Amino acid sequence: MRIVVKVGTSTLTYENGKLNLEIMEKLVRQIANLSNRGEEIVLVTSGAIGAGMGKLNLKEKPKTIPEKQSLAAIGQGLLTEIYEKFFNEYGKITAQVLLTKEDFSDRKRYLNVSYALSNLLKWGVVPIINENDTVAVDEIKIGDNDTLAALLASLVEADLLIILTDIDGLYDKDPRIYKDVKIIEVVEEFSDELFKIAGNAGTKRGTGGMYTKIQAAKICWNSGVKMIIANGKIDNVLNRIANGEKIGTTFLPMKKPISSRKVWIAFNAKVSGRLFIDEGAAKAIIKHGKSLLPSGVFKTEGDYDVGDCVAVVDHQEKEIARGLINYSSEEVEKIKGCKTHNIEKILGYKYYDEVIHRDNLVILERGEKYGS
Ligand SMILES: Nc1ncnc2c1ncn2[C@@H]1O[C@H](COP(=O)(O)OP(=O)(O)O)[C@@H](O)[C@H]1O
Ligand SMILES: N[C@@H](CCC(=O)OP(=O)(O)O)C(=O)O
Repeated sequence: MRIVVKVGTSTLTYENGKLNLEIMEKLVRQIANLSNRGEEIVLVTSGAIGAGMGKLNLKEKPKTIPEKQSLAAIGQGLLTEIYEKFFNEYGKITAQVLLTKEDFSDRKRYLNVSYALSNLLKWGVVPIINENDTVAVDEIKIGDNDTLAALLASLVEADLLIILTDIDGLYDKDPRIYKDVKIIEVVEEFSDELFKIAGNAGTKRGTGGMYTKIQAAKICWNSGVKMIIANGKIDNVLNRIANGEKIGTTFLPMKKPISSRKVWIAFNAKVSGRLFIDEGAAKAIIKHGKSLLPSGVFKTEGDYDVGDCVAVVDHQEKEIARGLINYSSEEVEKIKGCKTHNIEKILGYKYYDEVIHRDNLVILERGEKYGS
């Protein structure tokens, strides 16, 4: 099995921000053990900013970006050093890989990351991955390691993503607000409704809370990767999950996952603009699997070129699909709402009948609203 394990700051650090060495050592021991028995493990670890805070004895996460960047630079070194020390004790070689959003959105870089990781896994090395927080700001930032871990799980075609956090799994309501909460043991069909029950981070040290874990589940569901959210403090949690024990919340993958190229379009490519489409067009692409024609587009937003990735939104501004577009934003502005046979009359040329061909279109919303 190829398993991506993600460990959050709330699990890795104490409330005072210092690293919880006991937990780190236990997790390393389990990962080394799983690697010894032949599983391929990629570790995605948070905690750089947390460890930086601990080192400087800061009680609160600073608000400014340069301060957070600096803390990540201080903490990442410490984090790597400690992981390496523990993995060395169990005879495992580690490799540090720090990534930004551009390593996923640029197709060449994406493939390069994938080649490097495959090779490290082939050599039996444990890649230890985090976002490169010191350089990743605003547009080039993924922003949370749940999403980063899911993108990686999809990139390395993992069988399983285990997200270790400070709570037993996904509850049907935010447990900090409600008392009568129940744990959800299995999610068989992913639905955007799950976002409604997901609250934000549990501690001042965490980022994104359950919301980003649901985002991760959406990527995994589409990519054919099983995902489990479990409490990192449970004894022997990784070995037990790998042995098939049911712990935490399991998100099963889609039965017919989308191709890796479409996963890249849907979740990795940079979105350069938005196309607003009417209800008829939404139904045609979602229910009938059709390409998107100019007649269904009533508004365009953003500055994009041929081949760029755009978000397709319905009349209620809900994003329902993403795709690689056949015309530039200037051209779409002119041909929106027109019949295919008029494209040439309007532009003086015609590249394609479709604005987005269905082979380059990924449906993200399969709501009942559109009959699917
Ligand atoms: N529906 C929910 N079920 C479980 N936990 C939730 C839910 N909504 C919000 N949370 C919060 O999400 C927190 C976990 O996310 P976070 O603090 O970001 O941890 P990590 O650092 O592990 O990513 C939990 O401690 C919990 O307080
Ligand atoms: N990359 C950041 C962590 C970002 C993050 O998603 O944190 P968490 O919610 O604790 O998994 C760091 O190393 O501090």
